[in-house]
Amino acid sequence: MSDLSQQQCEACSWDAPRVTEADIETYQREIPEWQIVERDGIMQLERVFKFRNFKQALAFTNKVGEIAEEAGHHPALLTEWGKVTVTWWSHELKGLHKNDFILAARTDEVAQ
Ligand SMILES: C[C@H](O)[C@H](O)[C@H]1CNC2=NC(N)=NC(=O)C2=N1
Repeated sequence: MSDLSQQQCEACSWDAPRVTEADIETYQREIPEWQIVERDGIMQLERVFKFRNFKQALAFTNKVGEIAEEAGHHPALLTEWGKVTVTWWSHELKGLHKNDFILAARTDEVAQ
């Protein structure tokens, strides 16, 4: 279980601190399978999870939904036959917050 996944999410508002380059370097060591992508100028964390079929992909999707609801912080989820694309970013911040890295680490745990 990673340190990152055990940390508490903070209340995130439009003026919360974005992660720095140094933060990203540190956090990414714990979630090496996640890519940082930029869409419409917004930095996001993304990973594709593979499954044997749609039923397993959907079950995983629901588990991620549960951790999102518990944290009050939600990803974009694309659920397809055999794969789920999970994308985390902070909407109000229009960028990446530490919460996104914490929840990406928790997402890895529910995939196991
Ligand atoms: C009102 C509600 O709590 C807010 O809209 C929350 C919901 N979930 C959220 N999820 C993410 N990823 N970013 C947010 O800014 C966000 N805000």
